[in-house]
Amino acid sequence: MSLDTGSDQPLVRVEGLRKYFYEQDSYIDRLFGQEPVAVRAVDDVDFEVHRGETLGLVGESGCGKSTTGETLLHLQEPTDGVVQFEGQNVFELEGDRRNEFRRNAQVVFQDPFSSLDPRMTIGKTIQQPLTVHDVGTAEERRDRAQELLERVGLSADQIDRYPHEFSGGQRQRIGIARALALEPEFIVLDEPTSALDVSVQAQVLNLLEDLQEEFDLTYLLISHDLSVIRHICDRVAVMYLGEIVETGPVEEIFGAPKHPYTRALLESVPRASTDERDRDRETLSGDVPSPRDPPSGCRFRTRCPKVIPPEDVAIEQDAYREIMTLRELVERENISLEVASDHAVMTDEGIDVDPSDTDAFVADLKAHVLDTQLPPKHDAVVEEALAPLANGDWDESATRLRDAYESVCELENPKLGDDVHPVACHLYDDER
Ligand SMILES: Nc1ncnc2c1ncn2[C@@H]1O[C@H](COP(=O)(O)OP(=O)(O)OP(=O)(O)O)[C@@H](O)[C@H]1O
Repeated sequence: MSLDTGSDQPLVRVEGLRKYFYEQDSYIDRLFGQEPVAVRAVDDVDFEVHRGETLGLVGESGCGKSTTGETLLHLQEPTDGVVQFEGQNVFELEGDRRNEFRRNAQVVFQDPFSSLDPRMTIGKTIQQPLTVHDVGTAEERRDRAQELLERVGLSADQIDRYPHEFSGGQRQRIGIARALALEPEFIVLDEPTSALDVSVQAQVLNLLEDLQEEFDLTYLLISHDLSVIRHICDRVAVMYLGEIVETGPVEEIFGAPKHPYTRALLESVPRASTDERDRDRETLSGDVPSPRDPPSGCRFRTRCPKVIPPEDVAIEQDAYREIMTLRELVERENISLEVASDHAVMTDEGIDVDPSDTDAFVADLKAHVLDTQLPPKHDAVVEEALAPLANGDWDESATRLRDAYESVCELENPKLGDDVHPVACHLYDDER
């Protein structure tokens, strides 16, 4: 590993990258001219990859890592943004320059079983990029494939064998040999060891490290596996729901993580010692929201254990979280008022609660939707906010809850700074 943090131009610079997938769902949607819903897979992402380094892109499944890697290589059309490779905008390259980029930037995919053509000998597979780019004679290409096989730890005389004759780890070595065929400078490694047995993973990672050293390679390593990231990366970018929330040198990300999401990710790794197991944990709860309709403000706020209450509200995080969840239910009109309360009856006109029974209705509702007893002060505010639901007035109820409890975390999307270890989180607003 060689970390280049000098003032040199980065090999890859990503600015404001967006990739939305548009799905025009059903026939009915089309019939009524509904706007297609955008899946905001990558949403305004900035980062740099310096020559000779390995940048890790980490985050839970579905957060947009692969889409970032593929769009950056122009295997997918971007929705917006710029990717510069050696100072040139990748999305505007044409002719020879485009070919040169295609040679210089390669990818190794996760699944060595589906990424190799079962009908092609591994020799042909490794030579394919050379053939496409018309490099060398047939004999030279075959020689090169044999040389690469040896280099990735296989044997030159296996060149005429087929993929099914190899194990998963060996197949991934073949995939790596193919990526190396055109002597690239930059390789996107997309979960290169996720499909492999644990015992084989370290061998493949060590091979990647050796090759990096020998051929001066720069890597973008995509992985959801923190131990892989720690093993091989110089710097890390942490991704959540289409955005990068923190970047920094690997030892700082693991030793002094800042973003509550990064902390929770690290906490979710099983611990060996009891000491470590017993310490305060900020585990990840709840599902990742849909990238079709991401939360306003900070996208992590719906799962964050450190949401910032309004300045004038003194409240424990657990109680605050409970109220935030309640707000969400009210805003989405996601409570069955009739089921929630013995004192409510649904009629064609809507809900029917005897006005003298409103207090009992609110008490029933609270018991139904809250898991814990709120502190008295907040209990009173919440009761007052829920009362309009006795008339089916969702808007008024939502407004009262919002007025009392709206957080900066839902109002503003925190931006990533540009220092050595930037974080996109309102907890660090003062620091910035
Ligand atoms: N072709 C597509 N059409 C529609 N949505 C897509 C497409 N490709 C990816 N997505 C969506 O974009 C989001 C990001 O997907 P992506 O594969 O980039 O995430 P990831 O972090 O690499 O996850 P994984 O590790 O599971 O591959 C997901 O919600 C995914 O469903």
